[in-house]
Amino acid sequence: MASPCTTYHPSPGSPENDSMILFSTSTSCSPAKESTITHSNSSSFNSSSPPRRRESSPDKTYELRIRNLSYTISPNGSIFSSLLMKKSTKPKTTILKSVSFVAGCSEILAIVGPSGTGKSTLLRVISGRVSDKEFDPKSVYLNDHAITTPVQLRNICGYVAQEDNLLPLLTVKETLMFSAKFRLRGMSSKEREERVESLMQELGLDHVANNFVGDEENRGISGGERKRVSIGVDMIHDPPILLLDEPTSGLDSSSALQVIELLSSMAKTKQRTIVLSIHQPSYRILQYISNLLILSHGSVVHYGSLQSLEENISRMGYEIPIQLNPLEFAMEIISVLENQEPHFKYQSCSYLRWEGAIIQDTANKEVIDQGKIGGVLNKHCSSLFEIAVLCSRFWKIIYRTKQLFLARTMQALVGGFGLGSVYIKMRNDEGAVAERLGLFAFSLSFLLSSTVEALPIYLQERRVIMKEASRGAYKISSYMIANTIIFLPFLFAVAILFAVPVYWIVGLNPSITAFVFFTFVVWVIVLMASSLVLFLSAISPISFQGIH
Ligand SMILES: Nc1ncnc2c1ncn2[C@@H]1O[C@H](COP(=O)(O)OP(=O)(O)OP(=O)(O)O)[C@@H](O)[C@H]1O
Repeated sequence: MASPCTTYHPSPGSPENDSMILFSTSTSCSPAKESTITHSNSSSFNSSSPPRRRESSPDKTYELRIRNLSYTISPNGSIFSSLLMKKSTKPKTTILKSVSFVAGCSEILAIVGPSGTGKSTLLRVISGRVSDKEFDPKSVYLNDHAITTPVQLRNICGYVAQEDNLLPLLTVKETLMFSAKFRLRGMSSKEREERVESLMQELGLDHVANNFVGDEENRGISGGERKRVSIGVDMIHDPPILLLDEPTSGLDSSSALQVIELLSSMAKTKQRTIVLSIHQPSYRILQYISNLLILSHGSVVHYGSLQSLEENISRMGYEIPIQLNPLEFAMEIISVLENQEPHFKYQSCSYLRWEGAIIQDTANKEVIDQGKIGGVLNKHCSSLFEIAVLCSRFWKIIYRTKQLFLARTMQALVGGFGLGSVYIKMRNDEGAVAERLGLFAFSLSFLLSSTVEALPIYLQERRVIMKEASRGAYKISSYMIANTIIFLPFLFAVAILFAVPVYWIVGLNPSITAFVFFTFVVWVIVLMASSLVLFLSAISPISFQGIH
């Protein structure tokens, strides 16, 4: 077989010179590379041959190629300097330096490296979770089609973040059903139900379908099951590329192995392209990994199979201790080298070949541009649908936190009777003006303070909302409208429960119109306070979530 594996020699002065591979030789291709390239569409590596479509599942298999991807962040200035439009004086930090790799379909590519090396950042960039300004349009290719905007990547890639970000008061099935409602809008409810059932089966979740997801406070499903639900939420629309940030973190070894086995079987049976980051995988987990991308300080030090890593370590004259696997040993070498010489020079070499014109595959371009994944068209769904689904989800959550809402209504009643009895049968002369002002001041502070209790709920939901909104499940405005629709009648009930005892015990103006106006003002105050709490939870830093 003529090897399609070719050596890439960067031209002097080109950014590719920074792409450094520690565990490789300068001229030979690793077996892993060969297999990766053989597996991929060979036309993509040969500019002289005409573009060919894949024979199997042409619209559903994607090869993700990253070419010389660098990512630099500018440090945020203070709020005041942004308000004054002052530029930050702190230097920019380059987190990723000329990272290149290929992730083929039916394979798992694992990104490994010491903590803080840029694994999560790399996944965030290739999943399109960066702004247009931060995205390099010449660094990401899908089946030879250059991706020019992050939104194209968001359409095509499923991204499972490190944190689970699930609503604890929904069951496993409800969580997946809501995700299906947001993301499979072209389907009938029966089709969605079938999709959720088959996904639960695939993820091994059918036995816990009706169990609550839970969290640290309310025990629900196990950590491994929760991780599988997170994967299911982001796989509901069957994306051809799945990116996972540390899917095994916090899991015991058997749950971690189960998750990787599951991903491997998904990659193989559905020809999915899977890229994940992982910390210290065991030997058994490594068996399911097709290729490893080892990063150090944001640069690639190895890209290839475990076998090629082992060979390259031996070639460098090291002997792998019997108790360590090649990856563990490689990590030890990296850490020793990093400590000895922080800017140690890697052997400059990359065996990826990127020469030749980028072949424009018009069929793929259409799929990428329009986000047509698995026949799903998100665009045609109205905001009304989003609002309706969000209302029903809100209602479920409120219903399940009924103790809190019951406490709120009791508080309004007790507050109303309490204040009423303090100011009972108030006089109607000039001398009672100060008393009336006192009553209104107390009422106002009571109504404002009682709403703050909802803050922990909003804070808990915020991560979920931000995640869902960032992947385009719904618009933030739909969330706000749904929230208001559900809260309006509830807050109206609170207003009546407070206004009735206060108004009539105190003996304010006995006309019905005046009473209706008073109730209306109370309702507006609690609404305003509730909106303020929502606003506070939206702008508060994430660390503030520790309050509950
Ligand atoms: N928005 C940001 N502002 C400042 N520094 C950042 C930002 N994003 C990432 N970094 C820095 O970039 C480096 C890489 O971060 P990243 O989270 O990608 O590392 P990681 O390899 O995933 O680490 P870990 O394995 O511990 O999760 C870290 O030093 C981190 O502090």
